[in-house]
Amino acid sequence: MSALEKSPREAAPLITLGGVSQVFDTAAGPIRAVDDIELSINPGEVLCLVGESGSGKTTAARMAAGLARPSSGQVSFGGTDIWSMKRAEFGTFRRSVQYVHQDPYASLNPTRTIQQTITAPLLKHGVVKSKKEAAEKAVELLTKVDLTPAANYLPKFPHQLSGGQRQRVAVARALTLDPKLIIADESTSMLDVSIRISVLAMLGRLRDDLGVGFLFITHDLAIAKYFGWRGKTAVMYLGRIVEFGPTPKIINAPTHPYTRALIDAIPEPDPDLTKTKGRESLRSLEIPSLANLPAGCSFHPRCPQFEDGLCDGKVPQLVEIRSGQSAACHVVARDGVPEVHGAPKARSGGPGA
Ligand SMILES: Nc1ncnc2c1ncn2[C@@H]1O[C@H](COP(=O)(O)OP(=O)(O)OP(=O)(O)O)[C@@H](O)[C@H]1O
Repeated sequence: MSALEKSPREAAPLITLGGVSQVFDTAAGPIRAVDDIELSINPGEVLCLVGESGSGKTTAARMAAGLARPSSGQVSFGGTDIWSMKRAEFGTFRRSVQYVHQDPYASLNPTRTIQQTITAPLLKHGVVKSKKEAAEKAVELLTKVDLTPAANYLPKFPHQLSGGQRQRVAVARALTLDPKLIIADESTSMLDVSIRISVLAMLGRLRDDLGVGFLFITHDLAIAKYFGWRGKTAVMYLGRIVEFGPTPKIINAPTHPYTRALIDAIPEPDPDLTKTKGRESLRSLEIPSLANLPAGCSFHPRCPQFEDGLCDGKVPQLVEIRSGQSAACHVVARDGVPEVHGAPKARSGGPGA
């Protein structure tokens, strides 16, 4: 069984990305923004996708949402390839998977009031039977995202709201069609810290109360820790998944040198994260271009564990390093994790758990 396969007793995945790649033609030549990734999200599960800017998180998420077609590989919803679905089935899939963008200002129609923004999908898809019922449902949804009293917000336009309030409206709109999965793409990264925390807390409540699954995209492992503690985390680097596992293991006992470097880079004095810090310096801070990737492991020019002839040969595949935790690293697969990052530390919960 490969590292990412589920045992038969686990729930059938809601969404699966099977060997999915996305190639873009650019002025510098073709680039593989996402290269052969395997991911699955079970109903009600939180999967955090973490990596630096340009690692392919948004491209992967757009494919998971059916907003972009993979160059190769398969995206399945409930076991069916979404690109072989009939129109009606594809419509059901699109309603079940809602995307919340980083910048709600760009995704909310500036000419529509909040009431129009929320009621339009309700009426269009027949979730409600009348405008009156739609207005009642809009109040209910705004209340769910803590925009209260809702009546104050309904007549407003997006430009009359703060960034945090706009993001809450975007989440309320995502909830209109009772989704099974919300893809939150850096949804809090443009917000001030205190507002970010309150929006994250609201999303956490929805996660717990509604049982909706999340594909949660962030460049910040500290946020993945907060939001996805009871879920899983996949770490991406230059289009590939380099580490995957339960979030507490990724945070407390990272195995891939890149994950450890990400943890080292977190400026916050988080005691859990600090405990895991590797005190290894990268050989280079420069991220290679996707148009001209180094041979073998694309992290090798930066990796403190680089071995000549091993790391610059073949591309490493994800293999299980510890139970449920896999990494794509030749050295770790051969030698295990260096002493300083040894055994997982005992922990029972995280701040977002
Ligand atoms: N439509 C496109 N055409 C050409 N290149 C693209 C396109 N979309 C994304 N890319 C490139 O693909 C790579 C991955 O981009 P992507 O947005 O998926 O990364 P990301 O990890 O989400 O980064 P960020 O956090 O900055 O959005 C980048 O090099 C980006 O420039």
